[in-house]
Amino acid sequence: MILTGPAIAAAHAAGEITIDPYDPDRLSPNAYDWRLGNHLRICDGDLDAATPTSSTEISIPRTGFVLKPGVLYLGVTHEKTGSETYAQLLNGDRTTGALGIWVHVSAPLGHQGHAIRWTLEIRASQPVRVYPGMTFGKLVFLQPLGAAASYQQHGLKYTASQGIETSRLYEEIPGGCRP
Ligand SMILES: O=c1ccn([C@H]2C[C@H](O)[C@@H](COP(=O)(O)OP(=O)(O)OP(=O)(O)O)O2)c(=O)[nH]1
Repeated sequence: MILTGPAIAAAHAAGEITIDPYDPDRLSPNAYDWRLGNHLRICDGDLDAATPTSSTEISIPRTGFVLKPGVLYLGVTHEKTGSETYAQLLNGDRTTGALGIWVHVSAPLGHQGHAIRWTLEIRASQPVRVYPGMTFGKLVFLQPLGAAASYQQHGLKYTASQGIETSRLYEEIPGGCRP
């Protein structure tokens, strides 16, 4: 089941949902409108799943930054979000979609027990200027079914994630590079 905007507000007030910073004006009937953070990591070389990704970090100027097609940008949400009670799905929205922006490549799920500023895997269909703090998509909260579970208890790859994180798949690939 998906939480309504009023249910997200009530769960936030009860401490069951973290959205930091929180602005009630960003609630919609079934979602919270999240924003793009201030930094991007530009990954413009070839990538190798068995090797840590090299990237260049930039601050997005107030005047904006033009995303280009064919480049992978790792971004970060302005908000730290999470919940021990609810799972999350982070996506773009109709408005960023109409600008030809993908806010992640194929990774919408936020596990219960994982309160973070999300890493975004951003792509652009054509050159498009983006701005720090702009509304970038919708975050929904889902009522899980089944026994209690938490990302923290499983010690998974991104447990200590504090912001933009490159892929850690190299840790799992035999013979892959380990830093
Ligand atoms: O685009 C995304 C998708 C997910 N996450 C966070 C939230 C989620 O709780 C965590 C793990 O996501 P997922 O399960 O998709 O990652 P994985 O690659 O399977 O790693 P793990 O084995 O640690 O689950 O990473 C992001 O920051 N950005």
